[in-house]
Amino acid sequence: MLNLPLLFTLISTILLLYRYVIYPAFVSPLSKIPAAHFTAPVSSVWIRSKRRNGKTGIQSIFAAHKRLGPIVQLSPNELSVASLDGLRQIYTGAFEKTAWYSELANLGVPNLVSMLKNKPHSVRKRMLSHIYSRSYIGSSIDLHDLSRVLIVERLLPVLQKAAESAEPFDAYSLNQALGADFMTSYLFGIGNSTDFIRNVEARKETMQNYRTKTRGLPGKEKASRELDALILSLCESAGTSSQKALSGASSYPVVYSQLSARLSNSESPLPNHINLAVASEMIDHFGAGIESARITLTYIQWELSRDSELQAQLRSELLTIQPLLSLRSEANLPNYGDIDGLPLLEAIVKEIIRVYPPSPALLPRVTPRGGAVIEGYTIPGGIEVGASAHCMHRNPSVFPSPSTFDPFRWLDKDEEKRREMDRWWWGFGSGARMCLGSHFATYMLKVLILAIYSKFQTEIVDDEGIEQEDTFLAGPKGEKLVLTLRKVEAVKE
Ligand code: HEM
Repeated sequence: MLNLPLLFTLISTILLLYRYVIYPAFVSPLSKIPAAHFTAPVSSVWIRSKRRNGKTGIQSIFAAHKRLGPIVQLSPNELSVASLDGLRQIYTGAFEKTAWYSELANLGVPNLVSMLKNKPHSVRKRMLSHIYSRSYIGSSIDLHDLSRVLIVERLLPVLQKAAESAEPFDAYSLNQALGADFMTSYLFGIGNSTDFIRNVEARKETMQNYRTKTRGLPGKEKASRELDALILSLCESAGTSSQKALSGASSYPVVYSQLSARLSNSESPLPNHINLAVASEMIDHFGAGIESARITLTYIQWELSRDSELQAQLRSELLTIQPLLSLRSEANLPNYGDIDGLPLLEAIVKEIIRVYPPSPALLPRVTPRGGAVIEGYTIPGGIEVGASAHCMHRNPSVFPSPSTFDPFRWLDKDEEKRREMDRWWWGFGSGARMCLGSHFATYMLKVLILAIYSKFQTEIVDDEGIEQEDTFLAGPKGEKLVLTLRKVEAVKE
């Protein structure tokens, strides 16, 4: 006699086996793609184990690419790609961001980085791209003036004191302050900016909150509220005093004014008339400013402090720029066009971001409903795919000895070699979701390197834990870089 329950169990088992093992491992179009781990076609256990405790697993993903080529399967629904074809398909096509990005919204309101859908994103991006464009950054009088105040009136006296006392200081902590002060000055105007370069106690408190929030540590909610309150208060000041003058510098809140004007009449205003969407955006840019300097400037100082010859070569290039920086309060900064045109400086910034990309991990997207073809493989719709700066920047056929910091590779006489490296360099991402602040970050890093290295020599006192963390935003594990400063003989005042 037919045993119905047994038959039912048998059929169900066969169907489940087919659905979850046989189909993904042998039949699905994804089964043709090399698997980073033998379990990857049927389970996400392997990649999840690499991503425990906030890690990104990028080293294991890179190892898989080295073994298996430009496209690898990480789990039944996730692929990693490391090729120019991959970049072209994923980041200039119709692929949207994954739901993970929506966690980056602030105050419960989306901002540019957290928006998932391409349409609303492109409307918002158009509102901001002009004031972050290369030409605007290169010619903005506001940015020039606020940089003069930050460098001549705030930074150089602090550095001068450190050089005179010969006391070791934590460059990592000062760099966070520089990122915050530069960013808030551009967002809200110099008169409304933070002053963490000089006010060490306020810096420590805010950076502690920032660390607690971004690492999801206990007390995260309180830390987030305090950071939000800081930015909301700066929004309020910027809104009420958009033309304050400080030390003769323009105090125009460039980004705040632009976005407020473009978003007026839209979205629900706060009781004090600060638009939530504007505030959400400002909180994100504030964090990006801190990260740029916290990670990139720290690695630049570390590499330069390890190589006194490179430091001297860079200094001779910096000293060709006029006027030379001076501590006198009326001193001016050179034109950015001159600074931007320095080849070794450009090569150092590019090479630091190549070797120590601030966001080295996968930048995930979803294949569109109709699917896609990447590296010759057919990929169905709804699959998570991503490329990473870490893997793109470590292709040895494009970047020989890829882990070595060698700025001179960017000065190679062979133009085709340089072009090929440019195609693989992916520090700021690409396509419509490419970094909004790339020119601002480059500007800030270049003027800060000019300020520091044309006047001072840096030496390492303590660089323990300088290796990059395996986190989405990857700074030095030890969260410090202790240096000493020496004033450079040739430019004593
Ligand atoms: C060295 C410094 C920086 C690096 C290496 C960097 C890198 C990146 C990368 C790789 C992305 C793409 C993320 C993705 O596709 O998932 C991105 C996006 C973004 N970055 Fe940056 N960034 C830097 C500095 C800044 C600064 C200073 C700002 C301040 C405005 C900023 C604002 C943004 C925004 C708003 C986005 C989202 C853009 C969009 O979705 O359209 N970044 N950045």
